[in-house]
Amino acid sequence: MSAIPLLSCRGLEAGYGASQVLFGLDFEIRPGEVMALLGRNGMGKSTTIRTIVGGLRPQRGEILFDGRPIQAARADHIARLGVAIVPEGRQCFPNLTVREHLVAFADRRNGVAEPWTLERLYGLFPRLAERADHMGNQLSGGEQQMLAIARALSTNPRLLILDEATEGLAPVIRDEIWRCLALLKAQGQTTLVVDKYVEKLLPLADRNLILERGRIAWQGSSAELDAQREVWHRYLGV
Ligand SMILES: Nc1ncnc2c1ncn2[C@@H]1O[C@H](COP(=O)(O)OP(=O)(O)OP(=O)(O)O)[C@@H](O)[C@H]1O
Repeated sequence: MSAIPLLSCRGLEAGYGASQVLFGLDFEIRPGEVMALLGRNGMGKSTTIRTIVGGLRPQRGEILFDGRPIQAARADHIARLGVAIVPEGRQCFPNLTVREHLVAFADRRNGVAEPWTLERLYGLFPRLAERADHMGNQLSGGEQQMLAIARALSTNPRLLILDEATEGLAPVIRDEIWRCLALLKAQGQTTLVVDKYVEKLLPLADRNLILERGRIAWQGSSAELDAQREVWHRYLGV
C-alpha cells in the first residue's frame, strides 16, 4: 500500500449558508482502503460526501486528492480526477437502457491497469446483463442500485463513494450489494461508504469514522469497533 493518502481532509468545515454542519474534520483514505463513514441521521455524513465531490464549497480547510488540493475545484473536474459517487436515491435515467447507462459514462482515463468493460460489469452484476435492454424506469430498486454502482465503476474511479447504497432494499439484495463491494475491495478499489448496517460494514471496512454533530467522535479499525459495543450504543443508537 502506498504511503500517500488518496484522499485527505484537513480541518474541513462546511455547511449551508449561516448553518455550519461540519466542524473541522481530519481524516485520510489510503489507496486500496475501504473507509466507513458512520453516524446517526443528520450528523453530517452526506454533507461530508457532498463537500468531497465538489457539490458544496467548504467554508474552511483543505481536501487533497492524490496530494492535489481540490477544495476549490468544480464537481466535473473532481469527477475527471477519478472520484465517482453512487448518490443516495440512485438517480438512474428513466429513458436510457441499462446498456446505455453503462456506455454513456464509460471512461478509460485514470490509467487503471484493467479498465471496466461492459463484460466485466455484467460479470459483477449478472442481473444487469439480463436487463441490458430494459429502461431505467423498468428496473426494481435493487437493479437500479446495481446500475448506479456499475455506472460509477464504468468511469474507472480511483475513489468510489457510496451514500446509503443499501437503503430501502430487501435483505437479499442488500447482501448482493455487500458481496459486490467485497469483490471490489479484493480488486483494490478504494472506497468510502456511508451505510447504517454497521454489522455488515465491519468485515468490509478497514477503518471506520463516526460523526457526531459534524465532528469525528470516534475512529478506528473494524476489529476495534467490533470490540467496543458501547461506541455503537453511544453514537449509532444500535
Ligand atoms: N441542503 C441543505 N440545506 C440546509 N441544511 C441541510 C441541507 N442538507 C442537510 N442539511 C442539514 O445538515 C445537517 C447534516 O445533514 P446530512 O444530510 O449531512 O446528515 P447525514 O449524517 O447524512 O444524515 P442522513 O442519514 O439523515 O442523510 C442536518 O442538520 C441537515 O438538516
